[in-house]
Amino acid sequence: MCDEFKSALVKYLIDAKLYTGDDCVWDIVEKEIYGRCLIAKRDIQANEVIFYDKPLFCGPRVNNYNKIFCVVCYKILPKLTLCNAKCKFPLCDDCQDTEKHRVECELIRSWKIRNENKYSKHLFRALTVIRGLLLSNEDSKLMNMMACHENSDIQNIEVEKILDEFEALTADSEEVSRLKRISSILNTNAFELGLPHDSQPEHGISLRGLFVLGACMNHNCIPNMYYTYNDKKIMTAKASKLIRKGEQIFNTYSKALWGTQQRRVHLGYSKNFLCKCDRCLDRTEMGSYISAIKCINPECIGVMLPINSLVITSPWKCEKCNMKLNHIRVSKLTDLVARQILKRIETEPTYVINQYLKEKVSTFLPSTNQFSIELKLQVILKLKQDPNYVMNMEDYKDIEKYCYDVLEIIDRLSLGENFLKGILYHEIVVAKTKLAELQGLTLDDETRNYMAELLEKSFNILANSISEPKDLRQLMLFYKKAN
Ligand SMILES: C[S@@+](CC[C@H](N)C(=O)[O-])C[C@H]1O[C@@H](n2cnc3c(N)ncnc32)[C@H](O)[C@@H]1O
Repeated sequence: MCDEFKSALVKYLIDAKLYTGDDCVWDIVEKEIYGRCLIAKRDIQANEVIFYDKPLFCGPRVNNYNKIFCVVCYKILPKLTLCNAKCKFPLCDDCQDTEKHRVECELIRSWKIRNENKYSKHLFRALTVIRGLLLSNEDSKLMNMMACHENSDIQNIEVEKILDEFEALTADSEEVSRLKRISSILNTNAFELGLPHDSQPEHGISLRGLFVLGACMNHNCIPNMYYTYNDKKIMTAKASKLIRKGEQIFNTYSKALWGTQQRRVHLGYSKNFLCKCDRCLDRTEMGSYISAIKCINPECIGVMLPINSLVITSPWKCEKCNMKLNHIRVSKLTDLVARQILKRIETEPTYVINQYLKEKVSTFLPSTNQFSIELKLQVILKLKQDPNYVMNMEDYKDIEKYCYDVLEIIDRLSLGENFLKGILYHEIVVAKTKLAELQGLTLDDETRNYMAELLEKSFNILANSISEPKDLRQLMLFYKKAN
């Protein structure tokens, strides 16, 4: 099974011109617990490319905060325009009548659409699954060899929800059972593919794509690789640290800066396994204290952690005064904080979020806690995007400090080089440059050298990807010239 899968995958990559066989650094083997695994065929150095991959197909993800975008070019539409041929999908003027859309439009119309002039959120969300029906025989065979958990509760929701939209798509049809299997394959394997929106970066959307080679990587909460995408949706996977010959190449399926309980619940629910990696086993998460909450004893300045991080019902205990807290109270507390913070992120301008972070959050959360980190990232990435707010010196100082705070957590977690670090290195340079400008200072040689180093590190991670900051090369030139 592994050999047949590997041959089909290699052929797919050769056809896509993403594989030549010369110095291929990966292999696929079977291992107990994991199933298929991607392993290193030789030592791979940090930042070295491991592989390139392209999606068999991609399309909208459910979680796009109800943004509506053209289903062909993925541009956000200022106003909703549905397909002229009445398949109910939103299309921009340039993509109406395109060949790319025609095929899926014909398939959808063959199911006899009810309410053909009415936009359907459910149909929009199911488009990615529907695209899986349109693969060539060869690609479809490859997709069907991928891992698939058909027993999870969430697998078929997208498919169930579109059945009412059509007269000729019945629950017991062959097409519906194929759609359900595609939905399960996507849920087990798909990657999130963020697309920054050209003119309005704050409106960037995210897609999901089925990357077959990428999906061979199993999960570890301390991954040893990271990936970026280019504007053709090609994934470049690189090593985040030295990977020794024979070692597994691990991705992370959940957010690296989430705490253990959130990661394990997410993995159990969406990927059908419970992680038991070194980080999950360590209550302090390698000394990062990313899950820690402040001790509820008002007399104490300690932090609380679960007594056994692998047991969801484990009581939590203060590291300093040993006070215990039942897991239900911890869950209620964290849910409340998470909801409040998410609401603020969605509704409030970023400068207000920064005030909240500085004045309030530190009174109830340790600065290492995942929610503090999330808010810091929001400020780092979003404050400059607010058209109605002029940033001042204090803001740039905050951003610089937050970048170092997040970098410290990443280093404590031994994540090595990774995507977020590439972004943070660049943000530090921008903040330091703006601060110097506002203060009318000329930076000394040592600082300039430091800036050049940070930019080079950022470049090694983000160059030629859709996430490469627009001014990265200009800044590199500026700091190089000056040295
Ligand atoms: C994207 S696939 C990874 C490749 C898969 N092993 C295969 O055979 O094709 C994801 C699935 O691999 C398994 N898996 C990945 N990481 C794992 C881990 N750390 N522990 C146990 N199972 C894991 C789970 O079944 C998960 O749903």
